[in-house]
Amino acid sequence: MIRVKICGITRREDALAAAHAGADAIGLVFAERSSRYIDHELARSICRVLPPFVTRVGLFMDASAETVRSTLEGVPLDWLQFHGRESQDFCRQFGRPWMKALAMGGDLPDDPADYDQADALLLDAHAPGQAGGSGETFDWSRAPRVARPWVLAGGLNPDNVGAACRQLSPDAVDVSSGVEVRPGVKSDKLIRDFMKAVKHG
Ligand SMILES: O=C(O)c1ccccc1N[C@@H]1O[C@H](COP(=O)(O)O)[C@@H](O)[C@H]1O
Repeated sequence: MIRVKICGITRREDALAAAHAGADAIGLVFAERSSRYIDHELARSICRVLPPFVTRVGLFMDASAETVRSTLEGVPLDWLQFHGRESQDFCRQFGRPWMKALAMGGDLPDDPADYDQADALLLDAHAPGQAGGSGETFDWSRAPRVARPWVLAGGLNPDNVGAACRQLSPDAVDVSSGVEVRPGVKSDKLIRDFMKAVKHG
């Protein structure tokens, strides 16, 4: 079964909608330049309403180690997602499972071999050096074969995720803008449609 993460949650009701629709994980964005950025207090209050066994993923983009550590002290995160130019040594220092987003857009996609200790790799549409969460897809035929569990991201939505799953068989998919009515505000219906499309291909 392909796992699903709904990223960029900024409201408690959206966290509950994701959990009730059967999502395996939610993503909380701690990258200040994102329109989905939330502070520790809001993140804690979102975590508090989640039912047990929904994984809480914290997303960082070129944050300092001190910022990641203080977030871990303040918010009960299960996984870390690094979306910038972090090195493998940086990502592995926090004592949590972690995944690294690899930029598939642009002429020189990131190399999975640089992150051979990652608990998972996430293939996303952004170009190296640019942010994600933009709703853009990448050319799936360019997806590298990776020797780690991996997550497909980038411009997924209820209309294309079934085809993506059939074509690439990822371990998991990650969506943010494809289930939103505007940045940071999710649609209950789009979340449910997305979950159905993953399940039924
Ligand atoms: O969601 C964000 O705001 C974000 C900000 C900075 C880096 C990554 C971000 N989101 C991640 O980007 C991909 C693709 O998102 P989308 O579905 O295309 O909108 C996904 O992994 C998000 O977790």
